[in-house]
Amino acid sequence: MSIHLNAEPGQIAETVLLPGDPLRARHIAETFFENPVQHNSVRGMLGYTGTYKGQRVSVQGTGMGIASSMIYVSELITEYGCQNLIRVGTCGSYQPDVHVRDLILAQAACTDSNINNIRFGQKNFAPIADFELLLRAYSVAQERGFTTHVGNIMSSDTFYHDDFEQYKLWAQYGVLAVEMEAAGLYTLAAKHGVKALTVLTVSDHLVTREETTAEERQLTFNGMIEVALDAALKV
Ligand SMILES: O=P(O)(O)O[C@H]1O[C@H](CO)[C@@H](O)[C@H]1O
Ligand SMILES: O=c1cc[nH]c(=O)[nH]1
Repeated sequence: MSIHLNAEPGQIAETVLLPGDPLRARHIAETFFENPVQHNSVRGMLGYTGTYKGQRVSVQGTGMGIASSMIYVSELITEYGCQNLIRVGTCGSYQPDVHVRDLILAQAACTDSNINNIRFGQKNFAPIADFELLLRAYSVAQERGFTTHVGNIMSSDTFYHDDFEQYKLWAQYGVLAVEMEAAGLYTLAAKHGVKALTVLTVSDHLVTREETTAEERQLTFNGMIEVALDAALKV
């Protein structure tokens, strides 16, 4: 048991999928895992462990934002020995040619969060994905024919910005989309020497203002789950 997870020691697998939404965690376990067992109930942040194609795997909701997700990621690594952490989340596209329902593999994550200023002072740390996981995920996505973009994303502390147009600066520098957790995940993975990747589905579009429903975000973005699980199978 850790402060925010009531799983027993050894109950969580080395490979963990990390959706922000705990109900997406339940959906993943019920849809993709063989014999899923719920390992966490603390704060309703659902987590499950089962097998996928015979290999032990877990899924753990993290909540929204770097602050919440880093609590779960820290405890998964330091208290449960997790080694492969794959975020499966939604994002808002910054680019006209990155469409709603496309997949993004986050090679790196910019952030407007202060987390790394606290760690590194005025020097900038570049949070990046594990190359092997990234390569495997890309190859699975290509095999399945998913429209997939690989590149830089923004992990923002803010969902509702006062200045909606602020995204355009990042878009100009090639940043593909915005979400709220990857930079924290990649930083902690680097600190602890474990593997991390973020696989995203575009749920809405800042340029076209197209959106998907909450139900679709919770239940139907299965392509990214397949990519994450099959990429992890091979590590
Ligand atoms: O769909 P999830 O994984 O929650 O990810 C995205 O959705 C939430 C905002 O609606 C943030 O957590 C953001 O990162
Ligand atoms: O953080 C997020 C997630 C989805 N869409 C957004 O615009 N931002």
